[in-house]
Amino acid sequence: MADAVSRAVGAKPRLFVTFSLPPEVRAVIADSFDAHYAEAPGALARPGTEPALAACELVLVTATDTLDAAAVAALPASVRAVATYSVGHEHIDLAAARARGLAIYHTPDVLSEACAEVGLLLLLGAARRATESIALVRGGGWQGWTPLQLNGWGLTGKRLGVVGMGRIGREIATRARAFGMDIHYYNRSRLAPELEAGARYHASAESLLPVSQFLMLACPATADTIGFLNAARIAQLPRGAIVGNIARGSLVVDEDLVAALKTGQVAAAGLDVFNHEPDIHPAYFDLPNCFMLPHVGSATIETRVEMGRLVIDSLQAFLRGEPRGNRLA
Ligand SMILES: NC(=O)c1ccc[n+]([C@@H]2O[C@H](COP(=O)([O-])OP(=O)(O)OC[C@H]3O[C@@H](n4cnc5c(N)ncnc54)[C@H](O)[C@@H]3O)[C@@H](O)[C@H]2O)c1
Ligand SMILES: O=C(O)[C@H](O)COP(=O)(O)O
Repeated sequence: MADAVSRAVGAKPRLFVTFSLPPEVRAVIADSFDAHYAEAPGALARPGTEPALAACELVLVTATDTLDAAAVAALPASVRAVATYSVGHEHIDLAAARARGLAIYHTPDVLSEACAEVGLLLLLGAARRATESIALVRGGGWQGWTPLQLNGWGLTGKRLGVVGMGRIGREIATRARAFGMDIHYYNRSRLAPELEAGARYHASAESLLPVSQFLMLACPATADTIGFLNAARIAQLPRGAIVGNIARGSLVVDEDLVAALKTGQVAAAGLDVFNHEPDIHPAYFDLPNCFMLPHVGSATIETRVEMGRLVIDSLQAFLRGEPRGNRLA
């Protein structure tokens, strides 16, 4: 374990923050920490950052900061704990962090409901042709109501297949049930009956996909799931399926989804996350049946404040030497 930076008695612990935070969170941070805000993407790797970082024992990052093995190794010896303002942690090499004795925290649970709301927004926006509707109204081309105008597909009575029935997947299932959907899921392992809440478990993606009139991706990006939604799996969906991705862009092979949106194998897609954000695959922009949001799953004021509270609590617990459930390494 690296030595802590020396701290005068009574001095606040020093925290390096790579991004801007809501004012409510900044205020709470100011009560307990002496914070340095870099407020720019890629701050950890930027030349000139080193002196400020080397003065800190705690670091707060987001999912847009890469902490792979090389970046972990490059952290100044002063840094003892990192909290990520995200639940997803594929940007952090946990094994490298453990090997270096670096504590890592993330923000589970507090964002599940906000993300589930966006999950339903993705399904509704795709199924009810929101991209075309918004363009029609805003473009001034709307000529008034007709029976044939922009008819989409209802959620009621349809089967929803959830890939990854974790915290967010279960909140999506709860809301989709309220829309009259029949929930099926594929997960690494079967849930306990009380968590399943009547959803039907499938032991493989190959079993889930053929019944999924709607499909929601809600699992983490891992070596097993990157590229999950490829041409072969899309072909297993019922023709005209509707696909949502609330999880990570890397779960989808963009060229394959674009091809399926063109042929109608996938009738519509709702995407909150993308490969290579913010550089979205250009073909999506030509597809009126693609409903896109700019990674806003957890973007409510309440949730962002709660995420802030959780990272602060976590770092304070670290300093007190207390165990916490949201510690990853
Ligand atoms: N769009 C957004 O703004 C946003 C916000 C928060 C989280 N996310 C993403 O959502 C993901 C899920 O978050 P969560 O809190 O629900 O996580 P979670 O760990 O509670 O749930 C993930 C579920 O996926 C399952 N899973 C993992 N690997 C699998 C595999 N190979 N096959 C099938 N199932 C698998 C796990 O068993 C678990 O039940 C995060 O990892 C993150 O990438 C996106
Ligand atoms: O929406 C968010 O807050 C960002 O994606 C942070 O990462 P997450 O998606 O894992 O929470």
